[in-house]
Amino acid sequence: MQEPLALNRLARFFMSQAGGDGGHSQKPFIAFVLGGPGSGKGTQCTKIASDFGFAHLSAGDLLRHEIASGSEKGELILDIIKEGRIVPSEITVELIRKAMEMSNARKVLIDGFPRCEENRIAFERIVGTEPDIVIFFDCPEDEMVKRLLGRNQGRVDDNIETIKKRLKVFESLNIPVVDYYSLRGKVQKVSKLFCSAHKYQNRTTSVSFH
Ligand SMILES: Nc1ncnc2c1ncn2[C@@H]1O[C@H](COP(=O)(O)OP(=O)(O)O)[C@@H](O)[C@H]1O
Ligand SMILES: O=c1ccn([C@@H]2O[C@H](COP(=O)(O)OP(=O)(O)O)[C@@H](O)[C@H]2O)c(=O)[nH]1
Ligand SMILES: [Mg+2]
Repeated sequence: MQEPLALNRLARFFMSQAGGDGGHSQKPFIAFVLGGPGSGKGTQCTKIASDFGFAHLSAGDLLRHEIASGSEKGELILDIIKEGRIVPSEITVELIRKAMEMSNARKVLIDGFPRCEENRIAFERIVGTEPDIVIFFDCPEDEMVKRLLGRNQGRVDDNIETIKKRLKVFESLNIPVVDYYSLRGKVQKVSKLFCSAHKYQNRTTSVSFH
């Protein structure tokens, strides 16, 4: 794992790595954004997208749209999300692949995916590429629980029983994905200091990630 980056350093990293338009290659610049439930992935992705011109594709939002569509697949997804389990890779990868195609963006944030090694392998096989970087929000568990219980978005999985299951799934299945990309030198960790509500609210140095 590389040294934890402060968020303003991460901002500079983004500008230098992704360039103005994601470069000239055929393939878009891809950042996977990982972290436990409630670590702040969605919040920070919204800011990164608007500050640095990334498309923000949230795997969880894509799955919730599928539920809202009333499809048969949506019913299966709802049952899985209620239990904090992971939706079959082929469903999620297909939703992400389509969303990437539709957005046609040169720089893409994929928020909350891959959730497990099987997800990662399916993405790399079906989309045919690896991420350029992986941002990992390393947030203390008690802070994540507090935030999830206060999120107030009416989500079926923001209750203490499901939160406990999601945290277990995160530790056992998602951390191995972070470890895999760490070994490949792709992980930029945002340390728990910068995930904490206190620092977050009092930090004045960052221009973009506040
Ligand atoms: N740094 C922070 N300090 C305090 N609260 C935060 C912070 N980042 C996000 N939140 C709040 O915590 C909750 C979870 O954040 P969210 O971005 O949805 O996390 P994730 O997508 O990782 O589950 C939301 O209610 C959000 O407003
Ligand atoms: O690639 C993914 C992303 C999400 N989910 C499911 O959708 C839920 C909510 O995911 P989201 O990323 O929205 O939750 P967050 O971590 O942001 O709270 C997860 O607990 C999983 O059940 C999944 O199965 N695969
Ligand atoms: Mg989220």
